[in-house]
Amino acid sequence: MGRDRFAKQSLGYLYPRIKQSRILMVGAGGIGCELLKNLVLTGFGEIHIVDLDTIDLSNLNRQFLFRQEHIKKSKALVAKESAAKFNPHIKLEAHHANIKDPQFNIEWFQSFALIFNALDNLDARRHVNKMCLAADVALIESGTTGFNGQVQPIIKGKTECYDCSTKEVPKSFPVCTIRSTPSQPIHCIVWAKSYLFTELFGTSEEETPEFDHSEDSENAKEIENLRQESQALNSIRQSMGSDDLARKVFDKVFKDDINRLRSMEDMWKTRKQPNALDFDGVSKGASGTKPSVAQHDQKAWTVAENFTVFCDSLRRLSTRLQTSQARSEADIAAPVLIFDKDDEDTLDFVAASANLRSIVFGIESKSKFDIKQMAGNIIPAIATTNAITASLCVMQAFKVMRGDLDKAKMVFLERSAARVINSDTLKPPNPNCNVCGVMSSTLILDPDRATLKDLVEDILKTQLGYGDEFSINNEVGTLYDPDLDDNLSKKFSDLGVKADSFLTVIDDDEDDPRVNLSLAILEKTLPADTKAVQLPKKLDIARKPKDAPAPLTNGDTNGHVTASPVGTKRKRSLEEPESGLQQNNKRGKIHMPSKAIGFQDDDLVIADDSNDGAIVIDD
Ligand SMILES: Nc1ncnc2c1ncn2[C@@H]1O[C@H](COP(=O)(O)OP(=O)(O)OP(=O)(O)O)[C@@H](O)[C@H]1O
Ligand SMILES: [Zn+2]
Repeated sequence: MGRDRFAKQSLGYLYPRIKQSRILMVGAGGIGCELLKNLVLTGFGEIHIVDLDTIDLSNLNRQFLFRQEHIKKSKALVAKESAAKFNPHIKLEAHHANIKDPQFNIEWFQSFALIFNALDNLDARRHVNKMCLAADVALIESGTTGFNGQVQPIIKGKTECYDCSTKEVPKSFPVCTIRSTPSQPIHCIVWAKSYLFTELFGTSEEETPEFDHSEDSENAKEIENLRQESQALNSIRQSMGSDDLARKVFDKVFKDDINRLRSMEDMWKTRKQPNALDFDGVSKGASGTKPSVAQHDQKAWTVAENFTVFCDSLRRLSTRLQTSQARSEADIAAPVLIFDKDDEDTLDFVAASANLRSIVFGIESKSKFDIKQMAGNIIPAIATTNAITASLCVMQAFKVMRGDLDKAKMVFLERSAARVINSDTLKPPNPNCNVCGVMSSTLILDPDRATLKDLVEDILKTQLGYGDEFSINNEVGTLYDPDLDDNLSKKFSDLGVKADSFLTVIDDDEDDPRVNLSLAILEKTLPADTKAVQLPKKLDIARKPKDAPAPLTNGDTNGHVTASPVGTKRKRSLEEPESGLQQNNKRGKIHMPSKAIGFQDDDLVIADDSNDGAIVIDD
């Protein structure tokens, strides 16, 4: 019996197409391992896998393509090798790289019939979303958090894109709460992880997403004090490896800084004043305590135990930093340590420091186990959720490949609901989306000759009829607007505009502005007697809808998904207005052009093996 007998039976005419398809899977982690297994067993002809990471011990409980002996090896390569054994007829290609690398350009994205996202962060998801829109390739987006999962088919011009709706913003705290007035254990944990640890062992300029700077201007004086405090702490780094490092750090953060805070009387009118700790006093009390107490991770440690773990982990970390500094060559950047919940040294330090700070501020201490969960933002990843989500990805992919967009769904997996799997009709694009509510085109430019002026004058004003009020932007910032014309004579390369990057033209016409124009840069040497900047085809740019809701701003998130409540439509966040189009889209049939994915439309999937009867895939 052929290995593809059942796939043929259940997929019918789709099967030969699947067999010929070249597809891409981005991310080979929790969802990715399950998904790759499904894709290989389904019989997709050529599968490319991209993942930038290496395998960690903590991945093994659910990322079943990986084993103990694979730790530290590339996820993409090992996933390929393990999955290849399931079906030797499939061509698998692994890329141990970041999907944002320039080698993965629009042309490369265009070479796939379908793309699957199995990622864990917003930034990479947004990038793939944008590239798929530019390449006009369908994307199956997915994500899981604990028991919740979500699958979203995205087809340019037909459905919402990943950025059409706002994403949940992760918890962040005002700087002053973390640095001056903590009141909960999490404030002390964030302080230990994102401030103290980073100042001592990391790159102190690093911007941490856990800090909310929106209230900085109200507390300008205290922010300046805190800046000086950080600088002083940073200079203690010079004592790395010395015997009195623990005393120096301890005195600085648990005595001097606390005494400074205590002296700000206004701060404590409505709050409990903190109490500084004395190194010698605490040290005396801790004389009989052994560093092995760090292994007791289920109970909250005493002051003496926290002190002992603090000193011991500081010594371990400073030795590590010094060893890597000694090994690194002079001409490369100084090595740093990064907090990792699975790295005992970093976790011990953060746990003990956070608890000592809690003691100073009269806040409840936490066990190392609890701190690990809180510091690592851990929502346990559940293998079953990943497996079900990955299977839903493939089911949705079949519908997209068949052109059945009215049957394709946004699917939610949730534990609390009456039904474990709920679905929602795919919504049309949000006309105000900054990513897909735009006109897209390639912009061909000759890198040796093309200047910004060529784009502004020849293309935008002359060919496309733009008025004077518009701006040209890229990821870095604004290149041109009516008040910024210094760049006009510059070549694109001098402006840092690279091949395969994007420019966005925003029409600021007061009466009837055009939708944003997104231009993907294609560099090409053009004949000297032709224009140095060209559009590949004539563009007819639509005007912004007048009654459309206000533009959405997408907050920064970790990309985790929010599932819908029982039997209801997808949750909208408070700040997200309901799009007029969403209301119109009551199961309206959206016809999928076969062009978008390179397949023809058909309706039923019927097995062609008449001996064994037909199997119709349930919609
Ligand atoms: N820009 C990117 N390019 C390529 N791969 C990426 C990129 N960003 C994230 N990934 C990969 O996506 C995968 C997501 O998988 P998953 O959510 O299971 O995360 P994990 O790191 O394996 O697990 P955990 O975070 O729970 O320890 C990871 O393997 C990660 O390396
Ligand atoms: Zn969109």
